Amino acid sequence: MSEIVLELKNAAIYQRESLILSEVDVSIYKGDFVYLIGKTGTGKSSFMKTLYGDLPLTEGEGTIVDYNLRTLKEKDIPFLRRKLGVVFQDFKLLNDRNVRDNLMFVLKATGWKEKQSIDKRIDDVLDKVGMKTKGFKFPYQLSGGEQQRIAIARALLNDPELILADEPTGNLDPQTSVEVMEVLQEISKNGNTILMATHDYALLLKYPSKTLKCDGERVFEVVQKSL
Ligand SMILES: Nc1ncnc2c1ncn2[C@@H]1O[C@H](COP(=O)(O)OP(=O)(O)OP(=O)(O)O)[C@@H](O)[C@H]1O
Repeated sequence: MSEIVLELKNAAIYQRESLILSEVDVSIYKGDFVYLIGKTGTGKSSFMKTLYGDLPLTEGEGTIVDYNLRTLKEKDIPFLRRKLGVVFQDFKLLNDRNVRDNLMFVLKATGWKEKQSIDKRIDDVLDKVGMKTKGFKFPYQLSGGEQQRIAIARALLNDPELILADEPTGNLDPQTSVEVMEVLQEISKNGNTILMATHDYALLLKYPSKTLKCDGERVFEVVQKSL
């Protein structure tokens, strides 16, 4: 049996006192590529935020990469996030520094010290996303798709046990979305575990995989034909 990286049992997801999702039972195993779909406002982002510690889990059980979400303390969150790679719709790159410095900033903040290992790690992740020659560029000199590749490279820096991608193609045109998706597929083939929230049904059809749907305050697995 494959190793479990995320497990929620009878969990409820809240935004302050508003119940967003209840009776959530989800298991994700090492190497899985899982979609999280659902109409706007059904709770995909709230679900993701609970997983990376931005919203507290106050009901039910939840473990993610060996952290218990019910007992997660403020001081644990940076350590949890080191084991996760989080990718957002709006990239969240630092505009005042080039690509390499964006990546170096994260490595230094997570304890990397030796220049040679830092340079090698940056080369490796840029290579994985097909951006090896763009390290000197500033984020605003890159297209949306290129910025998202850099954001994916940044998520890979600390070899995460799980990548959480919240609408990673939400700001991209269809062709660029496919290109970014190819990068995620490649990373998945190399053994990374990915949970991706999206409402881009064209991508689901092109790259079918296990799919969870948020609807009517519940999360359930759906098969492709009933999407
Ligand atoms: N900070 C907040 N405070 C209170 N309620 C919120 C907050 N953020 C979102 N909500 C509510 O939680 C519900 C779920 O929102 P959420 O952003 O998780 O949905 P979503 O499925 O990710 O939507 P989208 O596809 O538009 O991003 C919505 O009803 C929203 O109004």
